[in-house]
Amino acid sequence: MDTIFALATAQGKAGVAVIRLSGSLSHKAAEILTGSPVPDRGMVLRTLRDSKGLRLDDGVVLSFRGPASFTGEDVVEFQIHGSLATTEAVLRCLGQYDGLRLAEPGEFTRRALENGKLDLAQVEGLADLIDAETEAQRKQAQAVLSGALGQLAESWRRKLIRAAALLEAVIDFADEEVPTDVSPEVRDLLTSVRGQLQREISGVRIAERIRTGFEVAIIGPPNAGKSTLLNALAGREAALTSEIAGTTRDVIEVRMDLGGLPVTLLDTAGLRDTGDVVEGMGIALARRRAEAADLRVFLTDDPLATGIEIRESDIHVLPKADQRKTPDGAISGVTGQGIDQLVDRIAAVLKTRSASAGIATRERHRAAMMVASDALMRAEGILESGPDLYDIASEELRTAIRALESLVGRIDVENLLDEIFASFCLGK
Ligand SMILES: Nc1nc2c(ncn2[C@@H]2O[C@H](COP(=O)(O)OP(=O)(O)OP(=O)(O)O)[C@@H](O)[C@H]2O)c(=O)[nH]1
Ligand SMILES: [K+]
Ligand SMILES: [Mg+2]
Repeated sequence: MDTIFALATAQGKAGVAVIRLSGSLSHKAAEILTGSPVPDRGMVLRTLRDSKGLRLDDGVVLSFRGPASFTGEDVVEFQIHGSLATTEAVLRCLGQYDGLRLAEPGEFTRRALENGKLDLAQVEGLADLIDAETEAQRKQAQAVLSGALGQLAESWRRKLIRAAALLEAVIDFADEEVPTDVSPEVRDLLTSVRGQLQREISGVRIAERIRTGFEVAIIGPPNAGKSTLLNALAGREAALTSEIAGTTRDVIEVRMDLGGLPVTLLDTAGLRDTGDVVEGMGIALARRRAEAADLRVFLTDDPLATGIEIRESDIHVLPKADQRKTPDGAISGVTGQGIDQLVDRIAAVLKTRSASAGIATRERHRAAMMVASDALMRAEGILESGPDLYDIASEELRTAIRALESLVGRIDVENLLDEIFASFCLGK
């Protein structure tokens, strides 16, 4: 397999840049580049030179021997000065060595997966961690990266393998007297796994929101001050405002960190009846986006008049607090009145919802868990019909086990059969 290399830090100007190599030629390449052998593992300060002996940079060389490395292969990292010219020069020089090539996107992680350093869910967790912008995203990604989902799937899998082994034993004794009725234990195992699956399945939607962001739509009649509010929340002039009703037409999106949660705020067209075709298009769009949003902030004296169905967790605030005799429950994007409280309310609603997130974070996870859960439900039904149909129930268990294995990218059926036979003795 080729030895690969790439800039591991972001492109651009920085104090330090890291160039990483992975593969059997890593240490050799470091030796050529620095003029003397580098240790198997450890850290040395060296001068890097090109093929003509001209100095490229001074840098720290970190070395790892596989399998104790990120990719599981031999790995070397150069910490050099983080200028475009320096990193380019070193990358160019590495590209001239036979057997070395520039890594494709994600190729280091791919090798880590292939070498069993990370499971598929951990790879997803790593991708999320690199994308994380808020505290909630960081924590969630860390949980997935730590392998929590893989461990949970493994605990389910063990229980199902135990259940399958119990059924297999009965099937094998088919012509003889079966010593014990295994169905209560099998049923307990299936019910317990299915309950936990259901809990994780129901948490995926929220976990996905934490990953990709909650949508919070600001809605109300024209001139309520929606765009002014958006700008106040964003801390910049993201949307045009004016005293002319019908200023906003397109949906304006602003991403922000609200109490550690990622939120996309939506400013929308003022809702009213209009003869203006383009404004009408804006209003239709506003309604659609408000329907789909996770949370709506009604900025209006009369939420019912918007024609949008109010949900329990929606927030209602009155416009233009500064122009009211009794500003209770009102906000003002102009004076800032009530804005902090509004932010707190939005954050509180989203935090409460976030609490139901589990450790499965993606549609892929949900789909695999659904397959497993459905198969278990069918198996439970089949069990009721007695030992004659245990082979069919056992087949459903295999379907569930395979689905759980796909969660972490391990779908080796041979291995599953080995384990079934290994636990065949039923503790006798
Ligand atoms: N006094 C006062 N004026 C406000 C407040 N918020 C907005 N305005 C003014 O009200 C007018 C309308 O504000 P916008 O933010 O454009 O209102 P909008 O709800 O986005 O209006 P459309 O986009 O047309 O639906 C502007 O002249 C703002 O300066 C407020 O809290 N107090
Ligand atoms: K306006
Ligand atoms: Mg507006």
